[in-house]
Amino acid sequence: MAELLTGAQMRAIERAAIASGSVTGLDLMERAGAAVVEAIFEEWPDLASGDHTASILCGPGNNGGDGFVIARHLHDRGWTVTAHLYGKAEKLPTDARSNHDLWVAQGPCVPLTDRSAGSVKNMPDLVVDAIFGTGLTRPVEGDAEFVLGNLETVRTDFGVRCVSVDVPSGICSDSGKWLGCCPRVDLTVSFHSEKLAHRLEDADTHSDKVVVKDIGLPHAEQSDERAGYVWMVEPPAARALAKPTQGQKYSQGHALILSGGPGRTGAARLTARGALRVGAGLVTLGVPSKAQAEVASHITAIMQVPIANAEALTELLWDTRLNALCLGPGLGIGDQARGLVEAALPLYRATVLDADALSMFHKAPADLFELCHDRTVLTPHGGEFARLFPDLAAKLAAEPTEGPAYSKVDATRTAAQRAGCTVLFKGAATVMASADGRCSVHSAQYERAAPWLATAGSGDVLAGVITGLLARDMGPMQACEIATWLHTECALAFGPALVAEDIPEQMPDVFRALGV
Ligand SMILES: NC(=O)C1=CN([C@@H]2O[C@H](COP(=O)(O)OP(=O)(O)OC[C@H]3O[C@@H](n4cnc5c(N)ncnc54)[C@H](OP(=O)(O)O)[C@@H]3O)[C@@H](O)[C@H]2O)[C@@H](O)CC1
Ligand SMILES: [K+]
Repeated sequence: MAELLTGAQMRAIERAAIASGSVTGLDLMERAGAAVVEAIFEEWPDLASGDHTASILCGPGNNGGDGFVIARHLHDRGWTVTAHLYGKAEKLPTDARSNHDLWVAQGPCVPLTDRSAGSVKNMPDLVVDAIFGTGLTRPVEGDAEFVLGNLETVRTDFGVRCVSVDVPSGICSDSGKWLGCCPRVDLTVSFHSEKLAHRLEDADTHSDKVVVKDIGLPHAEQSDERAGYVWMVEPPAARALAKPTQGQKYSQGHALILSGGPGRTGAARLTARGALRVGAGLVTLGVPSKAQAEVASHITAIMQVPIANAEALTELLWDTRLNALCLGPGLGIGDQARGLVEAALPLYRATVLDADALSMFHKAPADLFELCHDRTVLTPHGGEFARLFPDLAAKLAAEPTEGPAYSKVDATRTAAQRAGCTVLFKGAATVMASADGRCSVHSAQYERAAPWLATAGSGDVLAGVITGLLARDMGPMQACEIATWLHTECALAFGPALVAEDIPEQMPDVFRALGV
């Protein structure tokens, strides 16, 4: 999987490469600037020939230094370029200063003002935002805020192409939060690896597209170098999902999904269908007696057993072939439901807790954390997360005043440590973390945006897909990573007008496309 870096991690990689003597900071800046120009021409081939005009907005740090390299390279291609500097040339860091000086020997550099992106009568073909990158430490103000806030108008009303260097300026590279302004550009060109900001929060509303360019820095190979990294969920390998040719149904596990009472069984049935479609050998619904007729009229391959109360559940789980559990969808939040959760967790099965099984602990989340273990997965959406971890949710919702700002990754990692289990925090960017610090992000953004997944029952299916993969003996993090990818992929494969029932039914096509 590819890593998603923080600004500090990126700086550490850069420092290590420079210290090794293999490259200088100036080399890296030259490569970065050249890479942005290359990406611009790849994105808009019509700009690759002919003479065009560009405004390059350069900030007070090395992001601005990249901007001066870009100015020089475009000028060398015959463009008419103006650099606009936010800050004082004397205060630029050494490499940025060198590139500033190279540029002013070739073309104009004027102070950045509110008109820097262009005047109504004099719009350039291209605006490059190189004001702030990974070094943004506080909210953007003044002329920089004004210009950046106006980029959307410059794009949409005047058709000017807008490109950000590394991250759209004003976006905190570690959290994706905006600090003082909310730029919108066509393209962001980043270096070496994506930064967390390219995936967290509403990343795809700030930039329509992100391109990562290699600048010759080494990627971490040793596991100790990779510790602390956040990983981006990628398509699963077919072999992870294939069933052994000699296997029988019991070799693929037996998932038990607990259902709510009459009139509330739909959620658990969706969960069960998700578990079955993803390949659990057997799936059984545990159903209160009064709801059995209702459930029986809806199921075929899925089985059901009566579960009247916690004692009945404990007794049933003497059968150790029932190796993965899911509690929560439609379960209710009363004492009876809570008794089931309290009975299930000490039996140390792989257990997904979703929906009601999370909300029922809102008054005393610590009671839940006491019971959780390393085979437990909590799958909160934003509201459920706030019920279980109100302090973390408040910190996450607070408007940031400095960078790096508190991120969804920070919140999920702390939540996983506190609960002592895997936490999957849902959203367009779903963040999952285990108590030992492993963390990954699944991004349903940009070309994988799946707005139709915001539909009743969609989360129930996701819980079922995770449970099915746990039944198939995957560890909690792998099950979460693969399930989130499959869930989104099913929605994309189905397309518009998706309802929750469609998600599991799309699984065969998605498996086939993966080569399973
Ligand atoms: N790492 C790598 O491998 C490579 C990095 N490269 C490039 O370097 C970029 C990172 O450079 P960087 O560290 O100099 O940070 P950057 O964002 O340019 O600005 C920092 C300056 O802004 C200032 N400042 C901050 N907030 C402010 C505010 N609100 N309003 C006003 N000022 C504010 C801040 O001031 P300070 O906080 O120190 O007071 C400081 O002076 C990276 O994104 C990439 O483009 C490439 O060249 C290739 C290899
Ligand atoms: K930028």
